[in-house]
Amino acid sequence: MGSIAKDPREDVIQAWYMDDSDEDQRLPHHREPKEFVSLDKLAELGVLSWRLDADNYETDEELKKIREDRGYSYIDFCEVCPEKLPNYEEKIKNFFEEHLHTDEEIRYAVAGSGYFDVRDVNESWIRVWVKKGGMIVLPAGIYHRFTLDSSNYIKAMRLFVGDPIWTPYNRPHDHLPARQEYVETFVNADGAGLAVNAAA
Ligand SMILES: CSCCC(=O)/C(O)=C/O
Ligand SMILES: [Fe+2]
Repeated sequence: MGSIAKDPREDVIQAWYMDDSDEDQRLPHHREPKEFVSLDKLAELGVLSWRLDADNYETDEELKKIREDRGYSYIDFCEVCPEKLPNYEEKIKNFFEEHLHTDEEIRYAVAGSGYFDVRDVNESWIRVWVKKGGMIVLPAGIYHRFTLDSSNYIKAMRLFVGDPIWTPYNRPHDHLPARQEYVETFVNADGAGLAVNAAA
């Protein structure tokens, strides 16, 4: 009897539709019954994902190739915990405000885990749980937010093409070219939904 091979990325990245509860943002917020979202479905929103070897990121040839292919010349690390992140409380609050960036947001969890929430084409929230070894790209112009999960810790590599611009534009910023391009490409376009993850 044949079996369908499991996507190895799903060991470190899972996604699901969120409920509407105002409970603690660090809880999973699954719907009842749970509604999982495949990583291919995420790719249709422009959200790309990889599973990488987080214990060897310094020598990882797969990461090197992704950086070369996509032009990610810049890296640094963002450790989200009170001891390591200056102005922790303010940053945590800001990360969870719905916002967009004019460039990709590229994050690779080298330790810990967290939730990147993204809006789908119908404005519903999809929660993307990124654990150690998971790397995601949020496209420029997608509305999103970030929160720690109940483990309360993530160390993320941040990557960028050239000099980094981290500016968040809190919703609404629909007039920005990056937002308009996102909507044309992934929300309104004929064939929207056909994008595929180059890494898959
Ligand atoms: C885990 S990195 C901190 C979150 C962040 O940088 C961001 O821009 C969230 O949207
Ligand atoms: Fe962001």
